[in-house]
Amino acid sequence: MPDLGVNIDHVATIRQARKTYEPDPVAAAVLAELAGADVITVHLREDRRHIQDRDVRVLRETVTVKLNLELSVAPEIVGIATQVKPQQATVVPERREEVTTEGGLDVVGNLDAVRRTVDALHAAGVFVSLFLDPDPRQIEAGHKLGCAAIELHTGQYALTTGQARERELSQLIAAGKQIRELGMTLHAGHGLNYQNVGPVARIQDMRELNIGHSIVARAVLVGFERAVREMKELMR
Ligand SMILES: CC(=O)[C@@H](O)[C@H](O)COP(=O)(O)O
Ligand SMILES: NCC(=O)COP(=O)(O)O
Repeated sequence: MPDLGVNIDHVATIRQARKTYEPDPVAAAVLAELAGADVITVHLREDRRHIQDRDVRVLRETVTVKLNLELSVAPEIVGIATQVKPQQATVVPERREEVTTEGGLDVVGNLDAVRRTVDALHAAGVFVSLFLDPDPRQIEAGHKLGCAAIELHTGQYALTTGQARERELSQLIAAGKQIRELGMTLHAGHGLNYQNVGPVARIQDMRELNIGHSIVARAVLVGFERAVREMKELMR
C-alpha cells in the first residue's frame, strides 16, 4: 500500500479567506498524523495564496512524519526550502493566474532552472521529487538530473471518465514502469479523490500518493481524522 501524503494547503486557504489565524494548518497536520497520514504536504506558492512562510517553519518543527514541501523554481522559494530543509521537496510548475496546478513540470524546456533548483536542494541534503506528466522525455530528463523520485501528475486522469480515463491510466502505468526501471521512486497526485484513487493506488510499486483538496473538502463535513482514515481505507 502506498504512503498517504495529506496536502493541507486548503486548510490555509480557508484561513486566508479572512487573513486570520484559524483554521491552523498545523492543527490539521496533527489530526492527519493521528489518523495515519504518512506524509504532510504543503505548497508554498509564490503568491502565498494559502500556505505562509511561518507555516512551513512551524510544520518543520512539529510534524513527526515526513514533511514534503512543494515548490516552484523561483529562487526566493528555493532559498526558503534550503533553509527549512524539509525531508522531501517536490518541484512543481506554477503560473500566477492558475486556479490550481495545471500539469507537470516542463524539465526539458526549463533545464537550467530545474537543474539549479535540484542541485541547491541536494546540496542542502533534501530528497528531491519532480512533479511530471506521464511523458517519457520528461521522466528521462528528471532522471538525468539525479532526482530520486518522480510524482506523476494525475490531474488528467482525474478529469476524464470512461475510455479516456482508461487511456490516462494506461499512460500512468507505463510511466510508472519507466520510473521503476530507471531506479527511481514512484509517487502520484493531483485531483485524486474517494472515487478515483483505487486504480492509481494499485499501480505497481506506487510508494506515495499526495492528496489534498478532496480530503480537506470531506474534512469540513465529517472531521479531519475521519476524512484521512476513509482515504487510507480506500488505498488499502
Ligand atoms: C502541485 C499540486 O498539485 C498541489 O500544489 C496542489 O494542487 C495544491 O493546491 P493548489 O494547486 O490549489 O495550490
Ligand atoms: N501534488 C498533489 C497534491 O499535493 C494534492 O493535490 P490535490 O489533491 O489538492 O489536487
